[in-house]
Amino acid sequence: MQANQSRKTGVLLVNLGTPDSPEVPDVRKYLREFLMDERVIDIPFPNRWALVNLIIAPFRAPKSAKVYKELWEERGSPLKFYGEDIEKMLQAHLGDRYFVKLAMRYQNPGIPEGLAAFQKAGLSKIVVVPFFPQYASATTGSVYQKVMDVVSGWQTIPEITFTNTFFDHPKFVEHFATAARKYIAERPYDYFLFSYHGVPERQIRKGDVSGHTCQFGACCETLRADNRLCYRAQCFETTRLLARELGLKEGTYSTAFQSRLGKDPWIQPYTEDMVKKLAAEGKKNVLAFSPAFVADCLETTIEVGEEYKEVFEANGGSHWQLVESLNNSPLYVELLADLIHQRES
Ligand SMILES: C=CC1=C(C)c2cc3[nH]c(cc4nc(cc5[nH]c(cc1n2)c(C)c5CCC(=O)O)C(CCC(=O)O)=C4C)c(C)c3C=C
Ligand SMILES: [Fe+2]
Ligand SMILES: [Fe+2]
Repeated sequence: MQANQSRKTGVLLVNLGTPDSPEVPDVRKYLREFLMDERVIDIPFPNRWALVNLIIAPFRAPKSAKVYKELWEERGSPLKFYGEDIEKMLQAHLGDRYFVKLAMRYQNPGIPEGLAAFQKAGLSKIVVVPFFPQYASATTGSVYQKVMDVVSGWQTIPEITFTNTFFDHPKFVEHFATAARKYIAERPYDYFLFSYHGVPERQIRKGDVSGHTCQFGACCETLRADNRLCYRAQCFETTRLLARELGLKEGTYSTAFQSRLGKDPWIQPYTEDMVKKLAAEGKKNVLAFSPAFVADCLETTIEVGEEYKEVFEANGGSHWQLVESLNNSPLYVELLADLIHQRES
């Protein structure tokens, strides 16, 4: 049994994480773990500790818990239950030469448990698959670091490979384009807004490793060798690929960034400003995309699907529709299998 098992490749699928329940103590625990990550709030430890424990966790947790209750379904948090579906579907797709496990960067099930299961099975190869289409230090970078931290304590470290981005994978583009066409067939849209999770500008600046000094402007509008690793440039590229696939005309679509936390500048334009501007310009029907997320979550369903819709309507817009994430689509399973096989060839 052990000999057969050890010939398998472990596949660790990792998403961001979500609270165990929408109750205040669990939401607080999640926010503490998430925001104490130095890749997420990259300020000196004492300042981060004070900000998270004295301000964000006490004051934000009750407000966030209310929103999580709205998001919660019978099966729990969509970010997690869609991950569980994908874990089963990918296991069936890849077959018994692979041992697929889902892990969350924060909360449960954790990365240490997933890796421990592979260690117990004596696996000699592991592929780690972060669920983030674009690379950010706060997401993919943090997953890489956590995996390396865990295995650094092992006597025998197996061969570990990491998949990276998939913002330009044809199946990723195909999913959002196919889902969007369904809505476009139902009514005419006069604008298409692509909203991505933001990050502080300083995190992009610190990540400039290939000679690209991001100016946070038009420099990100084309993807080149020098900016291929820039999160903002990767987001613009996702928009460009989707706009091309859908045949959108210049001037009818744009890229924006949501979820700013704190007062420091985050990458712009900010989605909320963009939504108000579109309404002020007289746009009536907007189709919104959230292509920085693979599963419905607080940031998509609530923030883009409900909060920005309210802002749009309050400022004169008439119809706002969010295009759903990959969730548990078979195409996502095929995409993941492609990423894994690429690492093995
Ligand atoms: C592209 C993915 C993400 C990046 C980059 C990211 C960066 C980032 N996020 C925060 C602060 C918060 N994020 C929150 C929720 C949240 N963030 C992501 C993804 C990215 N975050 C997801 C998928 C989710 C939703 C999880 C869910 O359970 O549905 C929250 C919590 C929101 C709330 O409580 O109201 C915070 C806070 C920072 C500071 C940051 C920095 C780079
Ligand atoms: Fe976030
Ligand atoms: Fe840039």
